Amino acid sequence: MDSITKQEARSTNYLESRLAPRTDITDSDFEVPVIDLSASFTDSLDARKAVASQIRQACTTSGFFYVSNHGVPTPTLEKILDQAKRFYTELTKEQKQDLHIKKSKYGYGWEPSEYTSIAGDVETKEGWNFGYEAGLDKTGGDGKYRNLDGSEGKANLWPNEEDLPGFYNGVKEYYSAVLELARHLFRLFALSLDLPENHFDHMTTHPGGIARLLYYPAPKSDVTAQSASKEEEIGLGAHTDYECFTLLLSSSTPGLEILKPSGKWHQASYIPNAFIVNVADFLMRWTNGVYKSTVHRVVNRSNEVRYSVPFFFSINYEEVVETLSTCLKEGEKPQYPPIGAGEYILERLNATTKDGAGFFGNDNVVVG
Ligand SMILES: O=C(O)CCC(=O)C(=O)O
Ligand SMILES: [Fe+2]
Repeated sequence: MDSITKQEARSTNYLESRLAPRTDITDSDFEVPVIDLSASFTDSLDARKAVASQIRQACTTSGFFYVSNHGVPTPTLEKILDQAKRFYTELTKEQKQDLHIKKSKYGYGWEPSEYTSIAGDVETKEGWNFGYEAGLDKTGGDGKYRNLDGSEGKANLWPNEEDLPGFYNGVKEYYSAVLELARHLFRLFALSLDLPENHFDHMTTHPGGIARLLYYPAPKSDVTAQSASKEEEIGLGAHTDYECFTLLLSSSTPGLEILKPSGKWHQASYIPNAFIVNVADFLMRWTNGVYKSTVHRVVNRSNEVRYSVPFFFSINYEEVVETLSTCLKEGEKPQYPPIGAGEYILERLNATTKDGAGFFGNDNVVVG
């Protein structure tokens, strides 16, 4: 398993292969639909299955869709974007330094701009990353959560309450709501994969769920609407996500770009109060490639600052999964060996650091 993920994460060839034009579909089949989740909250299994089939359609083509009427209250969305803004405008450089990502083994904490690069592009974004804590989970968890490497103990680097009063509670309100939505969506994913609705439930009792508050400054130079070359300012370089799926909230400044089958970029529009959901690599592997984890990046082409809050939903980190049988045609063999959830994600995270050494103690992790 190890060698596969290392190769996958670090080799330029791998990223290039993911950037290569796709031949299975054309740009005209590439849609990022808006899926209304209202019916999925009803008692009708048929209605839930109808929503699930829209999810399947999106996941087997672009791998991206929006969700509306998802149940997370609008004020909760507004408040987390406000907390993101506070983090970047109210904390001093020294206060952020205390939360520096190099103090974490898991890539948690504050990531200064131009600290990481994914595809050789130095990124303008700043981030603050954190992971699951039972206290952020409405269910209270089941007491079995372990860090990405299986260790016990608090891993998040929170700002001091007196430096940013109310921040923890604001983040908690959002995280607990989005985690609940992710569990709900995963039940729909189960249906969409011809599995019983509760198929994944026992794997999400203390799930991995990394989230980030991201800040993208307005560009210094003129970034045209056409394309971003190396000289232009890349907010976040081309990449795929690592977990099962991502729930992305952003401020009204657009910036997300999704790779179309032709190799051109689709500029995702901003839809108020909707989340963008995308399939990530772990689920792609679990489904034997049936669900697509599509390359994306962020370029802020506006004159405004952009904030976003991705939430990367995984399963209980100790789970080791094999290809879902419903994703294999008769006689077809799995493309991927069994895979451990936490192990895989840690490997992918570390692979974004110099020589794969990890964030801990690393002053500069830019991968050349
Ligand atoms: O900020 C965004 O819109 C996307 C963020 C993203 O793709 C990521 O953090 O993986
Ligand atoms: Fe992403």
